[in-house]
Amino acid sequence: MISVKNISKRFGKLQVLKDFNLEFEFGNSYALMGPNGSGKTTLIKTILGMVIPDSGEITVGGQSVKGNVSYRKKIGYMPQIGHYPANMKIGQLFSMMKDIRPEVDSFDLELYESFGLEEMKNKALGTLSGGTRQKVSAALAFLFDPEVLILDEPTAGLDPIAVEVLKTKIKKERKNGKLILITSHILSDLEELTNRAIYIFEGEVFFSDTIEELKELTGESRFSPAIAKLMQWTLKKKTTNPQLSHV
Ligand SMILES: Nc1ncnc2c1ncn2[C@@H]1O[C@H](COP(=O)(O)OP(=O)(O)OP(=O)(O)O)[C@@H](O)[C@H]1O
Repeated sequence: MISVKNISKRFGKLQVLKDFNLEFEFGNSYALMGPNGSGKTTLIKTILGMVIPDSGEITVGGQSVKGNVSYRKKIGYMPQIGHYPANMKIGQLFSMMKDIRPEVDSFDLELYESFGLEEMKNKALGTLSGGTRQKVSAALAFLFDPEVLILDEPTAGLDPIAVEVLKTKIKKERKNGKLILITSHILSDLEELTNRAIYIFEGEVFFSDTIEELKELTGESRFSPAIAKLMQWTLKKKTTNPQLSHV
């Protein structure tokens, strides 16, 4: 389980995260939503230890992440934009990653193979198309069969076949009991892949509960209109709505 307790983060004058409290449990898949610049990636990066919060505490499996890097082995991360050494070849990157974790003896190469990366192993990373780079990022996130998967805009830039391959893999891993956190602006993907919704707005957690609860609260039977209603509420600044007391 990942626990985010009273996390705040400011960049200069901009308060990006205000006193965030969230719990992420295994076997669940979380849709992390909010407008551009609302702090989704910043939240992810604080969980990964790539951004240090100003206050609060994050624990992974009960252990504080502060001053502890070993917990990151439990997490597979697919960044919004992967940056790789331009002259390195795809095959070399995967060999290097495997060498970094000599204690791991079985790797999950399902995406590597389904995406045809083996056939492209001699291509330099600097020459890849945006979609192929995304495939590399996805295959790396799943490589060590991590307990937790954090996927930042995972389907962006992928062709329709690759999108289906990745979605099938995400669903399979959730069934295997993994904890999955996905940010995306593609609501149909989130509806298909997740069972819990987190909506953040202007640095605050506006909603965090099951998708069923979201539908009930908004009076909408479908996911997209339910999210649209949440967005309308945020725009009217209805953050004090008593119905949202569980936020
Ligand atoms: N290292 C940084 N230094 C200064 N400001 C930053 C930094 N990282 C993020 N920000 C700012 O924090 C805010 C939140 O950014 P973040 O990337 O977390 O948003 P997001 O919700 O992921 O957006 P998007 O939907 O566009 O991906 C933005 O205003 C961004 O410019």
